[in-house]
Amino acid sequence: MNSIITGRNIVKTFGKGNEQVKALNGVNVEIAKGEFVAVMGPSGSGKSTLLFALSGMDEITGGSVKFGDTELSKLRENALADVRRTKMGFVFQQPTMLKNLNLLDNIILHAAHEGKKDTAKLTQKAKALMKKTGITGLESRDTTEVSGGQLQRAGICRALMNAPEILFADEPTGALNSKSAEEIMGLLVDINKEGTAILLVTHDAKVAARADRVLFTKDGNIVSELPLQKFSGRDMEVRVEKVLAGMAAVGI
Ligand SMILES: Nc1ncnc2c1ncn2[C@@H]1O[C@H](COP(=O)(O)OP(=O)(O)OP(=O)(O)O)[C@@H](O)[C@H]1O
Repeated sequence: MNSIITGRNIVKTFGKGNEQVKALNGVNVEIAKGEFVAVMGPSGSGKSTLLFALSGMDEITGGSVKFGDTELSKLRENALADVRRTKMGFVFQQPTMLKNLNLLDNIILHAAHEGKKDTAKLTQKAKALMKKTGITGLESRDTTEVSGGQLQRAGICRALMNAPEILFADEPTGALNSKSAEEIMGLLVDINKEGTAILLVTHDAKVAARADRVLFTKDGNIVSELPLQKFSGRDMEVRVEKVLAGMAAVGI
């Protein structure tokens, strides 16, 4: 596999002594370049912790996470931040936006902070992304003057400003109604088709069914996986059924 992320024997513990929680308990995982992988599992099974570990957002307690050939734990803080900023994009359930800036400025904010001071170019890029995600015309709106779905589209634009190699998405549709969720998923599928790998945590079978592969977590480990590519020509319903069966098998 031509991997973008390789995790070996990842352990992550929180707390000390009697209070200690082993959130990840020896996880092995590989994500191929351009692959779309969904992660599902019961609440508290380690999904978000895994996403944070694989993206270098959180230090791991043991094991190894490689981005391509680069061992993330060996990088100094600045170098790690550089990898995260230039090669990874992040989308969360609720995009955190600055209230005193309009939507466009929120989208370009991080990129503008990275020394890329060519605001005209950044604005052009942001506008192209806004067009792609269907929020053209909302540039000067306040972040409180748009819908949840529009705000999430802006969050996706922001995550794509540096053309990342992989997008990490933690419950990106969790706060949206089913129509908006489907639209956002359509968008993520398009982004993936253009070559960006995606690692997406979700509780929603319909969302996970759009991935190439679903990983199921339980008690801090990946206990099964469901390849969905072979059903790519089939009805979405068939894929959703497969995901639901996988969920039932791990007790979700
Ligand atoms: N910062 C922390 N401090 C202590 N324990 C934590 C911390 N973050 C997570 N945990 C614990 O680690 C375990 C895994 O948490 P995690 O958030 O990864 O689960 P999850 O599968 O994403 O859950 P959910 O579906 O509810 O979001 C849980 O037992 C959780 O309580």
